[in-house]
Amino acid sequence: MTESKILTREQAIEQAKIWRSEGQQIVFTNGCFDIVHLGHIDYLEKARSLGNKLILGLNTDASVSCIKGPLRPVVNEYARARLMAALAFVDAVTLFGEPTPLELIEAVQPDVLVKGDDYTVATIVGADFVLARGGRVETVALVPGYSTTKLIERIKASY
Ligand SMILES: Nc1ncnc2c1ncn2[C@@H]1O[C@H](COP(=O)(O)OP(=O)(O)OP(=O)(O)O)[C@@H](O)[C@H]1O
Ligand SMILES: O=P(O)(O)O[C@@H]1O[C@H]([C@H](O)CO)[C@@H](O)[C@H](O)[C@@H]1O
Repeated sequence: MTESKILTREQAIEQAKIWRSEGQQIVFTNGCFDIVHLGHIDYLEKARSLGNKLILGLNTDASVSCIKGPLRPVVNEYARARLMAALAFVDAVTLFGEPTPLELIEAVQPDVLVKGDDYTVATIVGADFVLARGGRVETVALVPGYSTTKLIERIKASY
């Protein structure tokens, strides 16, 4: 069951240690992934191709509400986690409730940190930590026209 990819923070830290001991390049990315769309899929698949294992930090519902507003998320954290874990190119999912993934990134110690290029290296939380350890920080080009906000707006306009 892909549900077994959903790890507690302690489990994610332990799994990262195991993968590191095996010489696996660990890629980390994070996000809300509220209503999943083509941009998410494209970017996550490309993120995974930058290393050997992809660990995804997923914002909790409370964290999403802080970032995206009180009407979000539309999809709860368990459902979002299951959807992300079902993706073949996602190797582990772990929830984080902090406003940013910094503590999680410092705990997991990825070799590669990735976000879509709606961010720059300067705005990616954890970039300094990963670079200081000799790791890489990469951005993936957005698929034009896709965002959860746009999807919500289109659905609202249809009813
Ligand atoms: N169109 C896209 N193409 C590629 N990556 C994307 C795209 N939109 C978002 N991402 C990336 O997906 C990750 C999760 O972003 P997020 O969940 O905020 O998606 P979103 O569609 O931007 O949501 P919202 O519209 O609610 O802000 C981020 O790393 C972001 O860079
Ligand atoms: O889905 P989003 O809004 O792209 O995810 C956010 O990314 C922020 C980013 O990592 C800042 O560099 C992060 O701080 C926030 O918690 C969301 O995960």
